[in-house]
Amino acid sequence: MASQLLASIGACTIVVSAFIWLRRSPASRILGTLPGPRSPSWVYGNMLQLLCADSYGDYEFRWQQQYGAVYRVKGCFGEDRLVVSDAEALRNIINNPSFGYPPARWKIGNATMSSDNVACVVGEKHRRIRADMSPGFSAQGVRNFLPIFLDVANKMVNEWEILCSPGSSIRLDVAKMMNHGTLDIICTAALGLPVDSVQNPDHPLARTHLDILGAAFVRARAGIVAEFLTTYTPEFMLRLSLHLPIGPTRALLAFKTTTDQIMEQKTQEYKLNQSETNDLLSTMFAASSKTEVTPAQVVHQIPLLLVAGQDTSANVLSWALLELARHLDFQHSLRQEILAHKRQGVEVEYDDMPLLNALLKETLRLTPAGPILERMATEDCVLPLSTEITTSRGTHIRELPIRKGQIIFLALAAYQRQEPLWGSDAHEFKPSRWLEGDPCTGPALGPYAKLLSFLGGPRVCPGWRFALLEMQVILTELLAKFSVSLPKNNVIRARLSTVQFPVDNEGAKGLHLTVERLAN
Ligand code: HEM
Repeated sequence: MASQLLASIGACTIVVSAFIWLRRSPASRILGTLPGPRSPSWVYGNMLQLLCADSYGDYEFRWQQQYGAVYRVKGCFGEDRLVVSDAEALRNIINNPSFGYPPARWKIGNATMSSDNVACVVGEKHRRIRADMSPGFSAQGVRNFLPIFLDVANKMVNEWEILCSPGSSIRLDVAKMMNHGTLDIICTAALGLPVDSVQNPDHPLARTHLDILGAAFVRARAGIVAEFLTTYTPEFMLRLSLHLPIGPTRALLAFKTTTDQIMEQKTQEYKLNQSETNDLLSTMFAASSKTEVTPAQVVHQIPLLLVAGQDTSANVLSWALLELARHLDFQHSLRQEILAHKRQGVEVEYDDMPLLNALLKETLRLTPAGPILERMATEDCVLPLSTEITTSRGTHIRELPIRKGQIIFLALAAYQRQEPLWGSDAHEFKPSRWLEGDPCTGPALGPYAKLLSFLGGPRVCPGWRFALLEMQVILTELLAKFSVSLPKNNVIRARLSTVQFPVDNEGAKGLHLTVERLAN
């Protein structure tokens, strides 16, 4: 009797499982048949290879060559995720509001910054805050910040001149100076808060800010699982966890306390009509009555502006200096271009400097600050593909059904290294490709140079013009006075935290270059 019962239960289980399996959505059925690497661990899936590789892209760029522009990887605890670098699919995702941030990202953003920051709001609220930012980030708006950019760049030059007499050289962590310079720029130009950390690296705001960059230093094993668990953690618990007595949360809490104080100070200045500065925040206050953004919402952008506007530019600058140190002939030609423009004695027209802009484009192509972003489908949908995929069943598909809740990695750096689009030398640093016409056979998906480094669509980086001008000015001022070269046996690798940054042979953060002050 018991064995008959067991047999019936077994048969029922098989029938029900078969029914569920047959009734799976087309998206789930196809997902399982997509190509992709074997997962080495149930706990981490492929996440350590993808996000914590010794050198960013070690696995990912190989997987793209092996499996194509859309493939499947395993997330934590057996979850299926997609990695996408197909142009049509990317275009669709970045322009389609059905793709938002995964819950973990919202929650972390809300808990550590503010719930009204532009990266964490959607729909009409997002559109209004973006409209409020746009005068300050327009071509003219950004041009108004030029005196600030020049002032900070000249202070950076002065600091290096103090360390190095004409004709001599010194080994320096140039990444540190890029961090201080870009922090001073974002604080002064965006927030109207002169910090001057280039000359005063121990300024409390600089210390707090650079501490959180240290806390986010490397995406570690624990961080990968913590991020996964965050999805299921209530927000109030995340806020409470900020008070845990451990290094990273201490740094986050100190950052939150400092930015709360700045928000309070800016609110008071606004109420008393005291702010006489011409910074981005002031342009946002001025536009807010038209855009229906409240003063509270304006100040809530402060923590995000500090985070999004500093680390990104600082690291792109570091990568550009590294490429110059590796390519001395190009550095020499670029210096000639810079000196020729400076000799003209009028305001430098940065967009008319082909080599400077080729350097920035090539650096942003190979080492974009955010090489891989995450999105989640908030409803079932279908992704068009520019290149056919062959599933493990031999079916060829041109459209990929996506189920609600699917997490997708937007592989921006891999997209910018696709050989069919960028040529067989796509992995090489070759700024000359930008001087010889259109270097990419693909579509322009982002705002700048067919690149996706600033993303595109409604969430395109609003600060892209700001970042470009800031980087043009800093490089022009530094390279007019100094040359950079690689110290012997110095292997630099890219690691990923919130952005990709350089580490040395021992895995320590920083970019040590030999800086030589040119003879007058
Ligand atoms: C080289 C420098 C920079 C790069 C490569 C860069 C790249 C990006 C990318 C890829 C995103 C989209 C992130 C996502 O949706 O997941 C983004 C968003 C953003 N960036 Fe930038 N960025 C840079 C500099 C700046 C600067 C200087 C500012 C401000 C002064 C800024 C402000 C922002 C803001 C506020 C967002 C959120 C936009 C939104 O969600 O609507 N960025 N940036």
